[in-house]
This record gives sequence, C-alpha cells and structure tokens, in this order.
Amino acid sequence: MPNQLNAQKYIQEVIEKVKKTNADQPEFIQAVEEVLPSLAPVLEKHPEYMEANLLERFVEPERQIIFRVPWVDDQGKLQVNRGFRVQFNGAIGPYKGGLRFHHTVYLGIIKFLGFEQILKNSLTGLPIGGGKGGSDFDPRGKSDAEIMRFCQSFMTELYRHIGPDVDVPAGDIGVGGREIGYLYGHYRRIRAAFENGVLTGKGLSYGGSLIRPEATGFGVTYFCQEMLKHEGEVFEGKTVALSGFGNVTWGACIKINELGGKVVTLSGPDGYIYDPDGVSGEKIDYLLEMRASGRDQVKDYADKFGVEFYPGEKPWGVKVDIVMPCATQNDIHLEHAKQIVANGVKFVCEGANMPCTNEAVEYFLENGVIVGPAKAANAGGVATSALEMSQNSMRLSWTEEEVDQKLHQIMVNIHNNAMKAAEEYGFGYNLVAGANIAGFIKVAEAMHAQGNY
Ligand SMILES: NC(=O)C1=CN([C@@H]2O[C@H](COP(=O)(O)OP(=O)(O)OC[C@H]3O[C@@H](n4cnc5c(N)ncnc54)[C@H](O)[C@@H]3O)[C@@H](O)[C@H]2O)C=CC1
Ligand SMILES: O=C(O)CCC(=O)C(=O)O
Repeated sequence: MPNQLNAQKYIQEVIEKVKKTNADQPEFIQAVEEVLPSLAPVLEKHPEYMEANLLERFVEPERQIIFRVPWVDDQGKLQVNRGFRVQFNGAIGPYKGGLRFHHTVYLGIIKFLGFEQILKNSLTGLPIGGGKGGSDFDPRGKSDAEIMRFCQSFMTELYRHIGPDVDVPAGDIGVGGREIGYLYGHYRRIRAAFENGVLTGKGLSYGGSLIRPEATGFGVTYFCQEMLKHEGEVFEGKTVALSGFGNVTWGACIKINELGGKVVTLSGPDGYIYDPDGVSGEKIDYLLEMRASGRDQVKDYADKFGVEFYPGEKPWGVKVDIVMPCATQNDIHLEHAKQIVANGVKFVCEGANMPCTNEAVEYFLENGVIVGPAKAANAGGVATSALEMSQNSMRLSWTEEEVDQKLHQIMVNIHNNAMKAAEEYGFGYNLVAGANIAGFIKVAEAMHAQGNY
C-alpha cells in the first residue's frame, strides 16, 4: 500500500513538473499524461526507480538541437526555416526516429513524437533508442529543386549530430524516399564516406530495405489482425475507415485488401472521401501520385474516381467495422469517439502517432472498444528501419519475403507482449496500458543499470 500511494503521488509530481516546465507544448504534455499513470504498478514493483528519480529523467530529453535552415527558393529569394532533432533517450540503442517536414512543426510536436518513439522502439525488441526531428518547412507546392536545396541545407547542420551508431533519422510526414535520397546524398558528400546506416527509408540502389515503404501500413494491419484474432474475428468482409492518403494509409490499403477487408474512406486536410466500392487496385497506386503531387488534398481522388467528397469533414461518422486513423495527431476527438461507438465499431487501431485525444481513448476503453495504441500498432515502420540498419551493417539484402516475415513476427510479438504486460499488471486486455508498460520496462531497466544519467 505505501508503494502504491508513493507511486501515484510520484507520478503526479512528475506530471505537474512537466506541465509547468513545458506549458507551451500541449502535445508533449498530452503524451506524458497518457503514458505515466499506467506505469504506477511498475513503479510499485520497483521502488528503486522512484528513489533514483528515474521518471523525471525519462521525461526530459537527453539532448535537443534547434538550428537555422536557410535555403534559396526558385525565385532566388532566401528563405529561413527552423530545424529540430530531439535525442530523447539512448539507453537501449542509438537514437532512432523520423523527420517530419510540415508547417505545424515546433518543439512540442517533435518532443511528443520523440517521447512516444522511446517506448515504441523498445516494443520492437530491437536495440534502438528514441529520437525525432523535423522542420516547419512546408513541402506543399514546392518544386523538386527547392526540396533538394532545403534537404541539403538541413543536412549541412544535422550531419554533425547523427551517425550509424549515434542517431539514425528516417521519414515521417512530408519526408519520403525522395527527401531521404537528397539528405543522404548531402551527408555522403560532407562526410566523404559511404555510411549508409545513418538514415533509413533509403532507395534500394543505395542500401534501402525491401518492404520499408509498406512497413508501417503492413504492420498496423498485422497488429489489427491480432486484435481481431483475439476476439475470434478476421479482416475478411470487414469495412475499414482510414484517414490520410500518405505512406501509412497506402501500405494499410494494400494489406487490408490482401486480407479481404474493404477500405471505404480516406482523408486529407481538405476533407474526406467515401468510396463504397473500396479503395483497391489502381486506386491504391493513385495515392502515391497524390502524395508526390505536393497538393496535399484528398479531393483529387474524388475527382478522378467519381466518388463523394465531403469538404472540411472527418470520416469518423461513416458506419464501418474498423477505424484506423493514419494521418496525424489528434484526428479523433471525444465527439468523434462518441460517433464511432454509436456506430458499433469494436476496433480502433492507430496508424498515425497519437491520432486520438486522451479523452477519446478513455471513452473507447470505457465503452468496450479495443484500441491498438500507436506506439505498438505503428511500430512496424521503425522495426523495418532497424532491419534496414542490420542489412546495412551486414552489407547484404534480404528478400521481400524475409523482411515481411520478420515484420509480421515482430508485430505478433508486440501484440502478445503488450497483452501479457497488461494482464500481469492488472489491466486485462487493455493494449494501451500494456504497450506503455512493456515498452517502459526495458528502457527503465537499461537506464537504472547505467547509473544516474
Ligand atoms: N512513415 C512512417 O514510417 C511512419 C509514420 N507514422 C505516423 O503516421 C502518420 C502519417 O505519416 P506518413 O503516412 O508517413 O506521412 P505522409 O506525409 O505520407 O502522409 C501524411 C498524411 O496525413 C495527412 N495530414 C497531415 N496533416 C493533416 C491534417 N492536419 N489534417 C488532415 N490530414 C493531415 C496528409 O494529407 C497525408 O495524407 C503520422 O502520424 C506519422 O507520424 C508512424 C510510424 C511510422
Ligand atoms: O523508421 C523510423 O526510424 C521512423 C519511424 C517513425 O518516425 C515513427 O515510428 O513514428
């Protein structure tokens, strides 16, 4: 009992301090408030972690780098953006996590993503620490040459902070194969060395891994398949509401179709589309064109395939069997969660990072909806990045089947480990709490073993 009281009190104190010292970073506070309360039983079992004030160290990044990114646009005008890399926790491996190029990026977004990444990377079972980076650069409407110049300038500063054994960035919103190519080319030029383990998500011709582009979408679908299996159900014949139309949504569409499910919605910042026949075949290929166009609008899909477009709306009112938000954070608020529950949805599986507000997740759990939390469900992307790092170190390439089979097994393991941790610590089949606990245990052990850093 005393430990129980202590743990809860200690967690509250740490949360209060995070709120006070990061008051201008609501997304980071949200991520911390979601994770910390579920760690109480772990701290009760390990009072030594409280004595060593491990949690306060856990919520403070090891290093935050903020830098100027000057670049010249096609009109010859000098533009300036802000670059970020947050090296959050390196206790179990080199910092690992994507770069986001989006106009909304600021320190609070990068910190919430980096914080989530610590637990996610731990859940993969692979030796990778947590980090994240990006810029408020807006790729919309930029030419290829502008994107290249921006990436080169970004790397001109970033290169000194990263390395195959130090910090290994990859893609996220607004950063895909093209951007990784420009970033790597510039890194190689500055370093005068072929150190391709420094970035993942590379093209196949210079050390990329098969299946990495599909991995996050495949992974979230494999994870959802395990959630369905737990309830004695399958994808076959199920309708699915997806949001976004980018990399994760694309991969999820492919795998859901393969498993016999039907994707009926996509979305963008401009609204959502409803396709009652399902997003399949050439329609899935078209998502790649939409993303590459830099227009960032889902209406293009409606125009091309003659389906309904709902401007300014989200897809969460559509009656489906499964909901998979794959666009961005806080896409599903409490009012959407109420609609989703009222529609009888039993499964919500998060492809994006923190796509549901904490209130929405609580409402789902209270109403018996099974939630696949992002840090577990979308870990297939970073897991396959770690497989890319392994291939780079070994100087060899695995086949598509080999990578996919490893990815699939990793997703099954993550699901089972989250499920077991939740059961062991008294949360039942609550994958949200289970993922937090299972991810935390390994990092906490490593931090504690390494002294008071
Ligand atoms: N690419 C990866 O390997 C991984 C990505 N994620 C997460 O998945 C989500 C999607 O990332 P990607 O598909 O890689 O990016 P992307 O750049 O390929 O696609 C992003 C999609 O989200 C939509 N979007 C962005 N901001 C929006 C807003 N404010 N309102 C509505 N729609 C918006 C865009 O229109 C686009 O369809 C992000 O939360 C990302 O952090 C998570 C794990 C790995
Ligand atoms: O593959 C990676 O390292 C990054 C993936 C990522 O950014 C994420 O998991 O959110």
